[in-house]
Amino acid sequence: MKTIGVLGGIASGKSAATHVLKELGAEVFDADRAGHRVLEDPVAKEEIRARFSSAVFDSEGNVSRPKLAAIVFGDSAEHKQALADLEKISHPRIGEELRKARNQARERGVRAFVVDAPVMIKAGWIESCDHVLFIDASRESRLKRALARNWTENEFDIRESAQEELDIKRRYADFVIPNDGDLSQLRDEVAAFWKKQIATSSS
Ligand SMILES: CC(C)(COP(=O)(O)OP(=O)(O)OC[C@H]1O[C@@H](n2cnc3c(N)ncnc32)[C@H](O)[C@@H]1O)[C@@H](O)C(=O)NCCC(=O)NCCS
Ligand SMILES: Nc1ncnc2c1ncn2[C@@H]1O[C@H](COP(=O)(O)OP(=O)(O)OP(=O)(O)O)[C@@H](O)[C@H]1O
Repeated sequence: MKTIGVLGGIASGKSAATHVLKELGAEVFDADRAGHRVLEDPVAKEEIRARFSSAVFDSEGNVSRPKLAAIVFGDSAEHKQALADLEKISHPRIGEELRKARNQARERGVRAFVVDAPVMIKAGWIESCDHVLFIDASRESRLKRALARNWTENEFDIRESAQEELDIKRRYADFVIPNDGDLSQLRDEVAAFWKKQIATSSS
């Protein structure tokens, strides 16, 4: 089984490329979703309350993702420290889920396992990838797609600055998948990668 990491800037088309890999037969681990599940774990919730206070909880006792996002995403030293502290709570748990999902996929004879995790470099999960795809879209295309998802330009810039520089992500990649065209072009690019590296691989 090959493990494939998918990297790229905000709204570059990582999820869209991952969707194509899934159609081709890959199993996908969505780290954002795993991160959301962590926020429902009772022990993690208590650690979050101890660090961030009850102010990041809603009236039903659930972690409010928008409230937490406002505290951890930003340029100031306080924001950066808050994000690092949240990651100390979340990343080991997400990493554990990732390992379990990958082992189960291997046991089931899955051909390719995709790690969809924008933060996989700083979390260290990239080390387990056999291939890393970089989804390459211009800032203009990415901002347009983010605005269409009702983000503001400011939100886009703040989230982007919380991640590794695009050049760093690109350096980890062994395949660059252009995505300034339409979705059918993206599908062709991903299918070409699959044909070359996955479909013919014996392991
Ligand atoms: C701060 C939280 C509550 C905000 O939740 P929200 O629903 O608004 O955003 P969501 O989780 O869907 O993330 C959206 C995007 O934000 C970016 N992002 C999320 N976490 C991080 C992070 N730790 N570092 C940099 N960017 C991040 C990613 O591009 C991600 O795709 C949530 O992102 C979180 O708990 N993050 C910490 C855990 C984590 O690192 N998750 C990402 C795993 S890849
Ligand atoms: N080539 C394309 N043509 C048109 N729309 C696209 C294309 N690629 C992606 N999109 C759209 O742009 C939006 C962002 O794409 P996607 O969610 O795949 O990006 P992402 O990199 O996973 O985003 P994030 O960084 O927020 O996780 C989605 O609505 C998606 O359908």
